[in-house]
Amino acid sequence: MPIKVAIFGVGLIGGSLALCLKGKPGLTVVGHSHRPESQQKIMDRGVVDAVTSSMEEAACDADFIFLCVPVGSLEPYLRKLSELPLKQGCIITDVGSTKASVAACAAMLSLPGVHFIGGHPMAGSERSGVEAASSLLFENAYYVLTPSEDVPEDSYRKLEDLLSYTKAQIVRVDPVLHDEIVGAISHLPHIIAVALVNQIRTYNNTDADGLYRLLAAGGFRDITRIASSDPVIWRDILLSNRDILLTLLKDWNREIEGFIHLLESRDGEGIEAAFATANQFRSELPERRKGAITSLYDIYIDVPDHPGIIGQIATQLGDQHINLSNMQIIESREDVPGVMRLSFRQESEMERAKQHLQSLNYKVYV
Ligand SMILES: NC(=O)C1=CN([C@@H]2O[C@H](COP(=O)(O)OP(=O)(O)OC[C@H]3O[C@@H](n4cnc5c(N)ncnc54)[C@H](O)[C@@H]3O)[C@@H](O)[C@H]2O)C=CC1
Ligand SMILES: O=C(O)C(=O)Cc1ccc(O)cc1
Repeated sequence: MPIKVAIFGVGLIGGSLALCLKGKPGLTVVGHSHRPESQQKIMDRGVVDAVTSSMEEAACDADFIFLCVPVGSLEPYLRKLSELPLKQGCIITDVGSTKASVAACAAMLSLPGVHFIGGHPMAGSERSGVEAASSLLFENAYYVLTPSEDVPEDSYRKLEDLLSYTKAQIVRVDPVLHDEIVGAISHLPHIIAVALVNQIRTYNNTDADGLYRLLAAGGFRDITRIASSDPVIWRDILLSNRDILLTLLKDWNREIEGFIHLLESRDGEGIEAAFATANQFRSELPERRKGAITSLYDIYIDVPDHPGIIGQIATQLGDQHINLSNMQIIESREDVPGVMRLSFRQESEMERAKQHLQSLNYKVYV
């Protein structure tokens, strides 16, 4: 009998998990879509072996059930599953960005012979939908699991074994501690990015004839990438982690008040100390690229600044089927050679681009 994996919500994360598992020996991957009109799109993308909009059909004989829906939908899905005759030994897991509320819900439900193990692959992007799914998304990323004490070790190991196909590194964490840490390093930065973009948007609209938007190209755009994340996904994450985020935001206010005070009192030494302390702690962060917020892989090339150069390079990479995430010319004036930055989501694509551009005699810097 093949091992059946059911994936509820075949979007960015569900689709990426499906791509990691589909075609592996002895595995069948079935997708569940709550919108029947999405089924064709999911099949066309080839991420699952079969797709259905019937919960029973997807879940009833599954060995593993992955809930890959927005955080606010996890509890309704868990409740519905608890009313179905699931296979004995079935493991239900989820990929939600918060872990305490779903763990509490699972603990309240009666799931005889079935085990719930919360999960959170700490990799993703600001994009959403099955169109953005990739089999490489979780490679070298951390994948948090939050089993309660009554989950048998054997069930935990089975899930860990299955997840080895993602090539992620599994880390076991308490659900509340998870929400505190991920609140600080992922949810708070998303709020700050959105608030910052909206602040600049207001100035742009009222004051300067669109100049803010023009000059915010480049670095500002990069550091606020996560402000383009899906509104529904993030509404659910923030509401689910509300209490922790309220504490974090109060701490954030205190940090900002500190800067207001430094400026009001013209405290140059204090400003230097703030930058030096941040620099020191930041230099101790691991170099590893895949953390709670995904970094892009960048290369730089020298380019003559002539019209059409961006299109030319994009075409040269496109011809090789190399997916470019972003490109930007830095510090260039007319008729002066510039430096172009090319960003990729995968290290392998960056390497291929580097080799191809070198073969076309571009000078490439990593
Ligand atoms: N986006 C990211 O980078 C990451 C997201 N997550 C978590 O993964 C889960 C899925 O997120 P994504 O794959 O990014 O989202 P997505 O929007 O790409 O996919 C969500 C899927 O759930 C389905 N769905 C089912 N019931 C729904 C409902 N009531 N409302 C809306 N959609 C419904 C959608 O049709 C879609 O296929 C979320 O719980 C999120 O917190 C975890 C790690 C990273
Ligand atoms: O866009 C990014 O870099 C992200 O921050 C992706 C992300 C979103 C939600 C998560 O729970 C984990 C990772």
